[in-house]
Amino acid sequence: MIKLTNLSKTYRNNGKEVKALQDINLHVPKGEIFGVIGYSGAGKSSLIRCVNMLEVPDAGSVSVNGVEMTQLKGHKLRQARRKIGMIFQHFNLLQSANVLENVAVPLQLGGIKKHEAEKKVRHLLEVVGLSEKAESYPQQLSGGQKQRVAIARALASDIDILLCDEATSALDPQTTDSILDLLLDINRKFGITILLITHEMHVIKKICDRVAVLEQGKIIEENSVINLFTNPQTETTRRFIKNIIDDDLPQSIWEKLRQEKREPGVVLRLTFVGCTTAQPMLAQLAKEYTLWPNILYGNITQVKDRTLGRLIVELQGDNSFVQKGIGFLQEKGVKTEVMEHVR
Ligand SMILES: Nc1ncnc2c1ncn2[C@@H]1O[C@H](COP(=O)(O)OP(=O)(O)OP(=O)(O)O)[C@@H](O)[C@H]1O
Repeated sequence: MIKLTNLSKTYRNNGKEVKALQDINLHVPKGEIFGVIGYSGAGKSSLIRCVNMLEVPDAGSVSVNGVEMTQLKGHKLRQARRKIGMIFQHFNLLQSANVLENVAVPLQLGGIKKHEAEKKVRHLLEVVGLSEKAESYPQQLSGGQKQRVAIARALASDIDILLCDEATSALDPQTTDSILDLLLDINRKFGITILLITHEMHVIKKICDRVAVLEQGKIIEENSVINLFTNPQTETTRRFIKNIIDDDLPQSIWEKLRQEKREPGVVLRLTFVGCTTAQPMLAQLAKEYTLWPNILYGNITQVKDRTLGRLIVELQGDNSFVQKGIGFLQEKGVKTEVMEHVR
C-alpha cells in the first residue's frame, strides 16, 4: 500500500546541508498500523511528509496504492492526496469554524451538497464520539476532543490511509490511550492503513503491528512489534523499550546477590510470549532438575493483542543441571539470557 524505496531527503539552508533521510526502504501493507519511532531530529516528520509530498524527496520512490507520488503534480497530486488523511500534534483546526464546519471542509471542497455533507458529518461525529459537540468551537474543546475532530475531518474524505504526525504527543496519558483506541477502532472498522510517527514506545506497543526505528535519517531496525520487544537489535531500541519496561534489577539487589554467601548459580532474564505463564515451568525446574528458582523481578504487559512476560530469576544448583534447566526453558519457547553468574 505504501512503499518507500531508496528515499533520500537533504535540506539545504544558507550553504548548510542536513541529510534528513538516507536511503529509506519501507513497506506498509494494506490494513496495517505501522509505527516509526525515533528521537527528536531523527527524520520522522520528513519521512511521513514525503508520503503525501508535503515534503518532496531528492531521490527515491514513494508509491501509494501503486501510484508513484513523486511523479504527480497539480490536480493529480491533489486527487491522490484526498485518499491520504493526516492528523497532527497540534490538531490544525480552523479556529473560527465550529466542529461541524471543520469536519465538513473536505466535503465542501469535494463539491458535496450541504445537506448531504451535514448528514455525513453527523455520522462521523458519532464514530469519533463527539455528537454532543457539533456546534462547539475548537477553543471550547479539550485536546483529545480536538484530535477527534481532526480524525473525523480526515475520515470525511473516505481515506485509504491515515498519516499520524505525533498525534498524541500533546495529550495526557489517559487521553492518549483513548485516541489510540479510536485509531485502532477506525483501522479495524474501515480497514484504513495507518502510518504513524512517534517518540513514545507506549504508542507503538499499544496499537502498532510493525515498527521501524529511525536514527539520523536511517532505519536502524525494523520488525513486528512483538519481535522488537523480545529481541531488540540496537542500543537505541533497547533504550526505547527500557522507558516502558525497566527490567534490570536495582543496584542494591545486585550488590546483595554479590555479597551474600550463596550457592553457585546464574541470574537469568526470561521472556515469554502468549498465555504461557512461567510458573509451572519454574516448578518443573525445581522438580526435574533440582534447581531452586528465586524470582527477583516479574512483569506482564500487553503488546497490542499479545501478552509479553518478563521474569528475572536466580537459579541455584549444580552447573550441569543449570545448563539442562536453561535448555528445558528454551525448548519451551522461553527466551533465556544469562545476566550474571553467581559464585
Ligand atoms: N525545513 C528544514 N530546513 C532545514 N533543516 C530541516 C528542515 N526540516 C527539518 N530539518 C532538519 O532535518 C532533520 C530531521 O528533522 P525532522 O523534523 O524530520 O525530525 P523529527 O524526527 O521529526 O524531529 P522532531 O521529533 O523533533 O520533530 C533535523 O536535523 C532537522 O533540523
